[in-house]
Amino acid sequence: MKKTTGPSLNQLNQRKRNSAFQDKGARNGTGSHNVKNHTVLTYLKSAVRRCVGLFLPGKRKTSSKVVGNDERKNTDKVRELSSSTDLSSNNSNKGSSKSNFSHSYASSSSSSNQIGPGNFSFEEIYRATSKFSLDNKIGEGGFGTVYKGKLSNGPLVAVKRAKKDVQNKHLSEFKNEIYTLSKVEHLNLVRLYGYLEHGEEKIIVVEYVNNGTLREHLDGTRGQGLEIGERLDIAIDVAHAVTYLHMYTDHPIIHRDIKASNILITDNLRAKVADFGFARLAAIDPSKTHISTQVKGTAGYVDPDYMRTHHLTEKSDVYSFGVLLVEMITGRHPVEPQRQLNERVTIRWAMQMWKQGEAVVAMDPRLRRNPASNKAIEKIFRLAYQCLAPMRKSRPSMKNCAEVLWGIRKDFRDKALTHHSSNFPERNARNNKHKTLVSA
Ligand SMILES: Nc1ncnc2c1ncn2[C@@H]1O[C@H](COP(=O)(O)OP(=O)(O)OP(=O)(O)O)[C@@H](O)[C@H]1O
Repeated sequence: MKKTTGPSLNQLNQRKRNSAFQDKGARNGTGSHNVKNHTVLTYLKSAVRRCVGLFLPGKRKTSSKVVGNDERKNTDKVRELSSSTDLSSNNSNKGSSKSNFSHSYASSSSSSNQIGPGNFSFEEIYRATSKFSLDNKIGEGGFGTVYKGKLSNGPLVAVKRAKKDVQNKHLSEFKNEIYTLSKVEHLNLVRLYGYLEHGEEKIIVVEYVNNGTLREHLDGTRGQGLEIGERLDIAIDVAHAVTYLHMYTDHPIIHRDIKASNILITDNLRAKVADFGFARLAAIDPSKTHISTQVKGTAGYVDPDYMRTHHLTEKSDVYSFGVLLVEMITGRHPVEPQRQLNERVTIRWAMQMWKQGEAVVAMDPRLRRNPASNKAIEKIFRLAYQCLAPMRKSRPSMKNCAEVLWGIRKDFRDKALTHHSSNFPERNARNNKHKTLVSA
């Protein structure tokens, strides 16, 4: 079990100083802006202006291009890189059929393939997913179908292939978002390797995470069920990841769609947060879970203050995190339409239980009840209550949430140890004897 889940504040500050974004901001005279009042939209608009040279649809006669970590390494040379990642200039895409990728693949040579994160061709992805075979399909979301793939000399990847209706709107904005997001690196964030266009195909390539989503673990369709200590670790990982996004540059990156199905779980039951910054794109999909007005997000998780004001801040993520905490304690989905009326909206029901001093009633029936976990649950509810404050200014920061959760985890471990010792005196005596022998 890993102990260190995120960078220290110093490291964060160092990264902030080093970030290419800030370099560019400095060049543009925007690096020192106080952006507390900026919305992500403002930020994106300025990003579009800054990066406009990178992606000018229609200016280049290309059918395939990559946006990813290559640019990250050479932000001062974005224009050169833009053309160097234009794979059509020296590969097969010349003459390929735009509407039939299997034809284009067949007619392609792969002479220009440069394997590695952020620099891959459509052919490489096509091969990596065994021609987008059903055997490699791992999921379906608002953006499109997700496939597992293995780059020939690179890592396992998840390949997100856009549905047709994600093709047009907001594309230049999206590309700029991708450009920014591909620079973000944190242990608890799913790494974005890059973005690829090939004819009508739009493909996002991200780090593959092996052990399903948090939602699947809570539903019991994956794994052995999560203990309270494991849930606390996951909540802390998420809090670290989102704190990092919020503090990444002077312009915070707001996740916009924190939910249990966007938390991916590793083999050792730690969390990696996926899909940061994508909510706008996914919201193009008219699926029921998305609100297709100006307000983006997933039903049940969206900050009411944001819905009212359309003003997006980091505190909207804090609200969604509050919903997530309740989801993790109760095991329930945010909205459960089949339940009786007073239990349908989980946060409302669970918070009411907690206020009445009956937090244990709202606790996931699969969690073991004992003094240590009951106490931890109560404290998590208290934090969730603060995150769910109707007015954003009353909510804690994400960094503060992480600190509170650390404290809860520490107390839980201490109490669990005492409880364990007093319930198993013989085993405890045996362990102590063993310790004495070892130290002797
Ligand atoms: N990086 C990844 N590694 C492994 N599996 C993934 C990865 N990303 C997505 N998946 C799988 O694909 C499914 C669909 O993911 P996707 O992000 O497209 O949609 P979603 O987050 O479930 O829903 P929505 O798009 O509505 O927010 C996930 O539920 C998960 O099972």
